[in-house]
Amino acid sequence: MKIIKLTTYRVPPRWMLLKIETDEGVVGWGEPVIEGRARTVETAVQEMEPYLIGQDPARINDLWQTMYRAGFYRGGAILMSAIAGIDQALWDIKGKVMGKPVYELLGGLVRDRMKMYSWVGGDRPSDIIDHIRTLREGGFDTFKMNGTEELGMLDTAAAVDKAVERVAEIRAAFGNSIEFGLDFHGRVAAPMAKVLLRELEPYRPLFVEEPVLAEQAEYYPRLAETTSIPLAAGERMYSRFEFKNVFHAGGLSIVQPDLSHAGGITECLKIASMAEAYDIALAPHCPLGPVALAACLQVDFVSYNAVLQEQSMGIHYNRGGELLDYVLNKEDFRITDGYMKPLSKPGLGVEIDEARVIEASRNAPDWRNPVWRHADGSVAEW
Ligand SMILES: O=C(O)[C@H](O)[C@@H](O)[C@@H](O)[C@H](O)CO
Ligand SMILES: [Mg+2]
Repeated sequence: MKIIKLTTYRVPPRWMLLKIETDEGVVGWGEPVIEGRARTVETAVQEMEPYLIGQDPARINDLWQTMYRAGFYRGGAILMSAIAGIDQALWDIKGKVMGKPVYELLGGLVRDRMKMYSWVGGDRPSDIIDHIRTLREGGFDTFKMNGTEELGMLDTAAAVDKAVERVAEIRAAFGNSIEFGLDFHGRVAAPMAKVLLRELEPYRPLFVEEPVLAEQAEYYPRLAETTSIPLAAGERMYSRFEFKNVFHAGGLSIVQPDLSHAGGITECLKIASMAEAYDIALAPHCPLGPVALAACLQVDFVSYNAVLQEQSMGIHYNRGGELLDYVLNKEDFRITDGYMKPLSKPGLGVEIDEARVIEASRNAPDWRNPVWRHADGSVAEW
């Protein structure tokens, strides 16, 4: 079997799907994308084509290493997202050829169902209580929200209190009948992270995500010494070589690689195994589309340390497109009592509605995250 064609489809709300065709008619789908940089990743995928056309899609490891090493320069959000989507599609092809879901090719199920969580609130978390109530009726009991608005490198007690009060309201409304993670989203600089963590301690969030920016990872062990709140990160780290340094330095309790940013299934399986050796839990990041989620779930169901899975149904980013819009086997993505079952159809387990994808790609928006500014006019971390 040989790879004969790669086609990318940028689709609403902000995703990109990749179709890899073979000379024997087997097709694989991937989701190579960086939110807000879809066109850049699209070009990176196109630049990877010479390594792939005419090659045997079964040789995923060799193709992965070639895409990673042959161009001399390596790593980073764009190249690793391009490799990620291609890798996903190659695993999809392999599973379809062998008539098995990817998790069967990786040693079979380690669990029978996977715990899912849902975003609540938006960029500026508000009306969270009602949103949680609604989602609880749908079976969720675990949530994630932005932990704060934009925050200055040194900010006021009032700003800290505003963030903490929201969390206090949630605990007052729901007690410990729910769990929630707080995503600092990189908005909190090192001087404020310790302050905010201390004030949040009494409310026992399930985790705090990206407590500081990924480029400040050396603070993870220092912050972990000051709090019992589990610290989580990973969506802005792109290879096992980056994760290696963070695991070795310590401080992370939960690692959140993104299956569409960190090299795909092949790379994230290695990251998951490395994390397990350090007793670090796995909670793949996935605010993206159905192929990205399917790839996450294939890794979750073979990774002992997988504890939570993000999914984007109802997320505040999904304007103009929802997770299941491009999926034919929607029923397989049902979340019951906050859990998903394994996707057991061959390959990644997602059947793409290609006609819908092609139609939606005709006028895909170029999504961009907003540019926030502090009161003094300087750019703020969004
Ligand atoms: O945890 C999450 O889902 C992420 O922080 C998410 O909010 C961002 O990755 C966003 O998709 C960037 O455009
Ligand atoms: Mg996040």
